[in-house]
Amino acid sequence: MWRVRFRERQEWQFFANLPRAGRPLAASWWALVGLRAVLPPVFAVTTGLVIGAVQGRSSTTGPLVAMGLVFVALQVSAPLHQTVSESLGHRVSAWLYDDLTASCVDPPGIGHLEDPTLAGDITVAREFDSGHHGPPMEVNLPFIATGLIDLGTGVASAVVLLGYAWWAPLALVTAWGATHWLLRESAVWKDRNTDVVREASLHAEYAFRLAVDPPPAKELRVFGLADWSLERFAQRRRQLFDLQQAATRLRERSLALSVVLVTAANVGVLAALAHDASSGAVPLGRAVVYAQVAVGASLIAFGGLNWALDGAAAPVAAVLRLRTTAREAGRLSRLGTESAAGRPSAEIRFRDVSFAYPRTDRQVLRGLDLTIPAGSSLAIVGQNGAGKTTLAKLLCRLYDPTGGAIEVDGTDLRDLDVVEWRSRVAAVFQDFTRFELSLRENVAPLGAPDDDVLAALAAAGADHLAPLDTVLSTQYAGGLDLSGGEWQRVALARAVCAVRRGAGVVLLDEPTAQLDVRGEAQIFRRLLEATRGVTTILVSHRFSTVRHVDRICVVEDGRVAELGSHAELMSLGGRYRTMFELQAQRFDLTADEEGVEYDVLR
Ligand SMILES: Nc1ncnc2c1ncn2[C@@H]1O[C@H](COP(=O)(O)OP(=O)(O)OP(=O)(O)O)[C@@H](O)[C@H]1O
Repeated sequence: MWRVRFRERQEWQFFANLPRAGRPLAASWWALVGLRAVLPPVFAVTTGLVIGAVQGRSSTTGPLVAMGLVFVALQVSAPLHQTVSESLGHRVSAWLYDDLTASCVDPPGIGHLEDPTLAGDITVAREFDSGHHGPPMEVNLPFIATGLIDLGTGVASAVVLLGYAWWAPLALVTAWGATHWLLRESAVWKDRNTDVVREASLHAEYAFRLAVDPPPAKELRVFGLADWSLERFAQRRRQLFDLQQAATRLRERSLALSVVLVTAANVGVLAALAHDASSGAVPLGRAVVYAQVAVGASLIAFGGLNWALDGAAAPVAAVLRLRTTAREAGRLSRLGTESAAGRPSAEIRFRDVSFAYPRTDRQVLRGLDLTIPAGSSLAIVGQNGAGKTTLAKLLCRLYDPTGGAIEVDGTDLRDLDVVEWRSRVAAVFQDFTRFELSLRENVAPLGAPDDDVLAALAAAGADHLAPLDTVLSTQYAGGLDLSGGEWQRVALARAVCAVRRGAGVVLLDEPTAQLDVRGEAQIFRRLLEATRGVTTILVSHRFSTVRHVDRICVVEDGRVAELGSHAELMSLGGRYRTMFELQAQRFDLTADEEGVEYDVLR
């Protein structure tokens, strides 16, 4: 039982995981801790030997040489250990980053990344590096080393003191050891894992990112938010410090009791030693050694080790904890094994699908039924928040439905191999990713022949943007940034390229929202051509594009309210027609010199 509890302690987890940063380095670090811990009492003993030799008029050469050697070892080992500690700290940070990154990317779902509690946990776990309320790992490890050396020196001194009397080290070790127990709460921030701390960390981190990341830089300046973000960052950090201080404040009673215990033990031992030395019961050389080690035993006291260890061990424990919690929150109900190759060949069917996001009560979808014939195109329209993007996420299996099922050719999507299924799907989400990579990698992140990349760029009207090797970010040498519409074309090219490489389903969530009207009409026509024969699902508020697809589905109250072709829904005279006409009132249909029709504002 106690073993389990001990292993669960964050300090144990910290030390047990140190070798992961590099076995030889961790072993050297421990060896130097041991060496530096015993050197001071050994030095005290050699001092005693020198005094004894002088007093006894025997040769002082041997004791002096020994003393010199110990002194040199003391001097050399300190800077060496500092370097080893820093380097170990860097490596520990590196594996913590690896672990944290793996915890975030390994789960097949995305629930863990959209969960507010876990988002806070991830920020707290990153404390080992961000150091918002404590030093980072490479600074903390030398502190921990010094603390351990002090503790070891204290114990070794107590062992030497056994030569004087058994009760002396017992009294000192008990008194100094009791300070750990009495003052412990002032070092350990027990309630660090609370909502308040999580929230303050999250806000501090966000305010920091607002200040340093390029995307918010425009609004920050235009809306005069620079001072606001700085103040917010400082205020949240202050709040974290205050929370830490309040939780780890020294309590007067514990402090007073520690002082009484320590004073009584030291006075007792030193007075007895002084008496024995003056009476001649203990020779001078030995008395000097015992006095030194009695003082040395004080290094056992509660101190820097406790503070540094808590600061380093808490984020390590948080990172280790996230392995489980993130895996659980990002879990899918099951990982299917059936092949997804060639699917869908007949249809995709949403059968009575319901869905609520984790930790929320609101049913975004409630008993939605929808069949999409393979190879056809379907547009999903509906008001903001109707659940259109959620449908797309479910189809990509980023979440599983909470009720009902999505079937592909009659097989539950949950039974299909998830990785294989995703390789069948190409998606451009509303908030698509702008990879800080080359244009080529943006179009084909996993690689593709240049012919495919160029053809995809041409289909998306993005073949003129830049040479394929250009990095799409001005933060890199020779890099280039694109306009919103140009980025959208690149994202569309990514989907087209995936289709050329074998994807059978294309999901386009507001794919043309940032394109100018002429570009939208042209690109959408080319896109439909490039994805002909592929099941295409388009989410859009732009009815000028929506009307070109085979069928349109209106989602309302978590269900399909209307389904049919543009002509069918117009003659139905329901929701779709109202929405279409509302938008059409504001536009005129125009054709350009190539005969491409597009809307212009009246
Ligand atoms: N990760 C999430 N956690 C909790 N609720 C969410 C999450 N994502 C979306 N929602 C909620 O689910 C509902 C549907 O969102 P969804 O993004 O699917 O709407 P949408 O129809 O695509 O809207 P829009 O037209 O504005 O893009 C909204 O009420 C939204 O607040």
